[in-house]
Amino acid sequence: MPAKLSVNLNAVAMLRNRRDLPWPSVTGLGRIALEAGAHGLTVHPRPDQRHIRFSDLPDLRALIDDEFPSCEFNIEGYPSEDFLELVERIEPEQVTLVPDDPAQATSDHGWDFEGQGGLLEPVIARLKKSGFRVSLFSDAEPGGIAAAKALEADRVELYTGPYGGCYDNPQKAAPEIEKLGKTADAARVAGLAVNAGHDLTVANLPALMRRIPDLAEVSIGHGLTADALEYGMAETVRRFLKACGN
Ligand SMILES: CC(=O)[C@@H](O)[C@H](O)COP(=O)(O)O
Ligand SMILES: NCC(=O)COP(=O)(O)O
Repeated sequence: MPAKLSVNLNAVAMLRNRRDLPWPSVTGLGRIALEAGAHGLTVHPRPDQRHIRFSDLPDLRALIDDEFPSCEFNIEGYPSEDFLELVERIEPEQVTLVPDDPAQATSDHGWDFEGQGGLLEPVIARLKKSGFRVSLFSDAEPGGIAAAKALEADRVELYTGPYGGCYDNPQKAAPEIEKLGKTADAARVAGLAVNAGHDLTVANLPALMRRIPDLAEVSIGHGLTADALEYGMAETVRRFLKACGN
């Protein structure tokens, strides 16, 4: 079963921000990705706006609404009041909550679903009242899934960084794939759909897809943008669509 591909535009925005110039266009590259068959776009507007700027979001929302109405917008971030008000203004199809400290270089861990349940429960209720699908960033830990389900999330997004970084070393990759697979198995039993993301590439996706054949969605940015510099965005999206079973 193919996984949907959501193209993360963070790295495109990082390149755009190097100069006070409007290129590369975040919306323009998003359009090329959707024209090539991507199922959606993902952004992670961090508090310091190091890459995606809050001002990018209305343009990306309008791109999907006006030109690709069957595609989805996924906004990731830590559920601060500012973030929640931003997503309530933009109204994405999916919100992916990530436990990132503003000072983090990147996302590098999932939620402590039990220890942070008091923070997450009212946030999830607020987001679902607005009609958003809620996904929670999750480590490859099957034991946390019951608590994630109890919080009434719709999905978990498996943090695939530890796997992505060692996929070319079979001894290291095999146990990481199995931890991801067992967590996905637990999520399936609990009735949670499973997304995945972080450091995924054309090379490491196939083994993940074989272990988790019902993966609902992968959101990919860094590796996809690196390939787009070599193959162009349209051809790169087609390569990643094939790698996740489309
Ligand atoms: C949640 C996750 O793993 C990534 O989507 C994250 O958005 C990457 O953030 P940076 O692009 O800022 O590294
Ligand atoms: N949720 C993962 C994502 O959106 C992109 O992660 P990466 O491919 O930039 O590592």
